[in-house]
Amino acid sequence: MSTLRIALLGCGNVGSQVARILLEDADALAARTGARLELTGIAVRSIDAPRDVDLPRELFTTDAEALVESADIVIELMGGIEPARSLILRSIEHGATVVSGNKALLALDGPTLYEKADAAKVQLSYEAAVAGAIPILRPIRDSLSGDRITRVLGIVNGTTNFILDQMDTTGAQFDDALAEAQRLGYAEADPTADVGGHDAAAKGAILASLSFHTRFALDDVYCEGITQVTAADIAAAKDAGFVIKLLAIAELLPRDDADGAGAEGVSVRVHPTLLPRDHPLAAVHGAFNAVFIEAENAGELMFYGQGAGGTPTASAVLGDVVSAARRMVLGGPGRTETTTGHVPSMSIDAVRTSYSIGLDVADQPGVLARIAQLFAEQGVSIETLRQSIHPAGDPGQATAEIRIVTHRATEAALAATVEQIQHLAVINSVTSVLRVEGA
Ligand SMILES: NC(=O)C1=CN([C@@H]2O[C@H](COP(=O)(O)OP(=O)(O)OC[C@H]3O[C@@H](n4cnc5c(N)ncnc54)[C@H](O)[C@@H]3O)[C@@H](O)[C@H]2O)C=CC1
Ligand SMILES: N[C@@H](CC=O)C(=O)O
Ligand code: NA
Repeated sequence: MSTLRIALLGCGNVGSQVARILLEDADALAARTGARLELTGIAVRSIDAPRDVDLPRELFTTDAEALVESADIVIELMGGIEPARSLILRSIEHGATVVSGNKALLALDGPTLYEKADAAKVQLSYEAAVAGAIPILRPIRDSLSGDRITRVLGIVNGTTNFILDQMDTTGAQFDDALAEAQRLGYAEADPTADVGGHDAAAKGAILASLSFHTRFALDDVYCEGITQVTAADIAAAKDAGFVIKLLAIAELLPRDDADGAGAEGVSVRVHPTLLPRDHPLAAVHGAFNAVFIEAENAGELMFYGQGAGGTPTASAVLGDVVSAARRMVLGGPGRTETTTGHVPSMSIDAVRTSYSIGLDVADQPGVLARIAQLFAEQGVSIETLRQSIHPAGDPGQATAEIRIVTHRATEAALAATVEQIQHLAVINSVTSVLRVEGA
């Protein structure tokens, strides 16, 4: 098996998790790519700086330039414009594939980087740059490339969604919520990029460029952040049935100016927006992100997941690394799936889930106690129990409908419980047994 040499630039929130996964999951990654992904070095500012992740000291170097020169794949996670830009260009010149999460750089000078990468016939990918762990750029670029996207509406900044959500749900103060977002590794090194809307604007420019097959830069994006949003605004929105979210919106609009009569243009904007509380994006809490896409043929689509944080973002970085490595190993589109593993298939009997059970019972004293006792005997724990009485004309003939939701149990335990319960004299019938997920 061949080896691909990986250089990592930056060992902060995201970089440290990428390094950890490359080392811990080396065998699985090799099986999926067809090559060993050898982490040859990590460029840092200070070798002895304290880090959250315990990594071998010998991997650290302060000589980023030398590191990229000997790499097959360079992962840039230092952020900022320079020296990230020069190091990416140097990597491309040396024929290395580049993976980056640097939306600020891509929105500012993406075209230069893409053109250099195309000219050198190397890959430059950046799924982590927009909406962290959510696979959004590849779906837009590949899966939706046969459709016509008309509108993209996204919560694409985890820090601001976290702050607004905390203010809305717990009444937290802006500064406290921001400090917590920084502590959790969501915020940029300079959090004004988050709260000022510039990070979302950079992502908006990237989303618009891929969605509308045209290069849009940061300057094309109207940008308002959340620093002017007050607790009173949030409370007033809540009273009126709305929630305030920072949205990045890119949409096709008709042009009625002299040059463009009858044609269309694209508007890209970022600003705090009131959304009705029943809109799908209103249910996106904490640092989660979601991107809502309207396309001519597909209709509405929504992509949801963790938009910030070291480990989730590392997932997107590793996805780009694996797919780039597959293409380097096999050429062309590379390996598109790996089904060479040997994970055994298991029957539903191995599953532990919750159940909702409906019972039609006689309305008599002691019925509930008898049912509860039987569940306990079978080791199935009841989470909730609701009863509604159906009165009858004759005394003693009333029935009750009982709905029980259990804690997680095995199929076997549940089947035994249902079997036993049918034999109780007070049970008229078991009216339904349904499995519960997501509770
Ligand atoms: N943290 C997150 O949730 C996400 C971050 N990103 C992007 O990923 C990149 C990295 O983000 P984080 O890890 O959060 O940032 P971070 O600030 O935690 O880490 C960056 C690291 O790079 C180092 N660095 C900076 N300049 C350097 C240089 N010249 N030489 C060597 N090391 C240098 C810094 O000392 C720091 O340790 C950024 O471009 C960010 O925008 C993208 C998606 C989510
Ligand atoms: N600071 C960013 C990190 C991910 O891009 C955010 O809060 O979303
Ligand atoms: Na992403």
